[in-house]
Amino acid sequence: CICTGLWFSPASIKAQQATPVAAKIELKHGSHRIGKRTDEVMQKWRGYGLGQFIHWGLYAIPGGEWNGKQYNGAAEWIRSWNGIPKSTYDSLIYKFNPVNFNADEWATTAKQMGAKYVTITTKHHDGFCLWPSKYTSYTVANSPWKKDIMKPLVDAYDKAGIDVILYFSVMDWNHPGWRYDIKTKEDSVAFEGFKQFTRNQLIELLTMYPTAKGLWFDGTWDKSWVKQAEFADQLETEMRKLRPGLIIGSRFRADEKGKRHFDANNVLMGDYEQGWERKLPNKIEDVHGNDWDCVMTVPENQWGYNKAWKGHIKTANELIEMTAKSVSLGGNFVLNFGPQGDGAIRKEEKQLATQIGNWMKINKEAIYNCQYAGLEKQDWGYFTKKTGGNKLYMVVFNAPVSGAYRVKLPAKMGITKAYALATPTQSLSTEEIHTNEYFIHLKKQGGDQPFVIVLETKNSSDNSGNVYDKAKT
Ligand SMILES: C[C@@H]1O/C(=N\OC(=O)Nc2ccccc2)[C@@H](O)[C@H](O)[C@@H]1O
Repeated sequence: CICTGLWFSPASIKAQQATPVAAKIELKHGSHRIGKRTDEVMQKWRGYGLGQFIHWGLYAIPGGEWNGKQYNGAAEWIRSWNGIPKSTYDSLIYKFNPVNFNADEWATTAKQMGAKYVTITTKHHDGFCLWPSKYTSYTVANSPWKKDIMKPLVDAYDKAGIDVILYFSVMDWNHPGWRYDIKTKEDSVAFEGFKQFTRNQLIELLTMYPTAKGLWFDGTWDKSWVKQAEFADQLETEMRKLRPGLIIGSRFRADEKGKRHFDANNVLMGDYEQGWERKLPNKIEDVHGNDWDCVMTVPENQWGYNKAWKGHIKTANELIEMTAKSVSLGGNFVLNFGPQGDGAIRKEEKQLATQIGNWMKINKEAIYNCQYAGLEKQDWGYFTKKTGGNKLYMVVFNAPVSGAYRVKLPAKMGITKAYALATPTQSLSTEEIHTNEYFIHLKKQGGDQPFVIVLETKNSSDNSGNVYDKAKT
């Protein structure tokens, strides 16, 4: 502190005080839990590693194009384009007849890829419902298809052992009561009706598809919904009571200060962070100790089917790296599929599912039920760690020309065995180059695929084996 004569200056008095922690703001509708959920349902979610997202609806019929003209935005947003009159788009319901739709084929594609969960659009922003909701006529029931789409999908994925999460867009361009903001008495009356409609549809979904493990909310960023902190909080409570264990992410509701994803005390809303949309965290600090998943498109930004399949299309290796990176930072990776208007999955997506699946068949041990290893990131790739076990996995994307893979372990942790996951009987030589720092030696592998090295570790109580004294700098 700065002393001026015998007296302390006010500045120095302030400087002496520890930096005050921001006083906790009293919130009625903020987060209701600090820290990760520890129940079984969430522990299973945490171990999924890889998931599938399905965006399917009326937007798949135009597929990003209208009257031969390309829409530049995301295909599932084509209704917002001036190139199509809204009423013309809305009448696509009379063209919804997906004769090649086969729920078992979709579930088989996901299974072959190695997905452990799937998030399926029940209703996107256009308001078209893939289930026969009794709260609106804008559903499959009033299309040429007539039948429920959600039931066969939920049953097929359940049968395949893939857990189902239901995507639901609060924003609903088809409902007369939807508002972007509430400015007038009329807005307020209309939106009250819309809120009840939304609550009714959500209770209906949870009742009709009771095996669904969670809800993936979207379309919740507009002021109209952000102002509904109390209603949304009560609705979340009602849904969790109806379906104990239900998983709801940070995108559903805002607190009474209008804060989304993290409340005014910077505490995560919901059960996991849902902000990683088409982007990945780079370091563990970015995820703030929370559960999270990353949802990713194959093209730059197309969730619904787009005929053009334009721009950079991610390769299987890129997507495998995003999966490994997600798991290495304690999250899951969810890859999007946009089935065609006729219900078939496009061949490019099927190819990717096969390529990723072939890699997962050999390397899934490094992805499923794994977590952040707590080790310093190395240039060759990503560490994952088996939850509740003593195995470390090195998922290699950049093999060093030296064939020497650097590994730094915490004190007292030793390596009892090292081997390439694909050839478990061939032990790799491990050289301790400094205290707790090793080279794992593996001569150059052929092929253009990422591969995994396994390190079996044990914690030694004594440190007697060290041959190096700490530098006395
Ligand atoms: C998964 C994607 O989710 C969306 N939007 O996600 C957002 O997070 N949108 C956003 C993000 C930041 C600010 C405002 C909106 C949708 O609009 C899109 O069609 C797709 O379903």
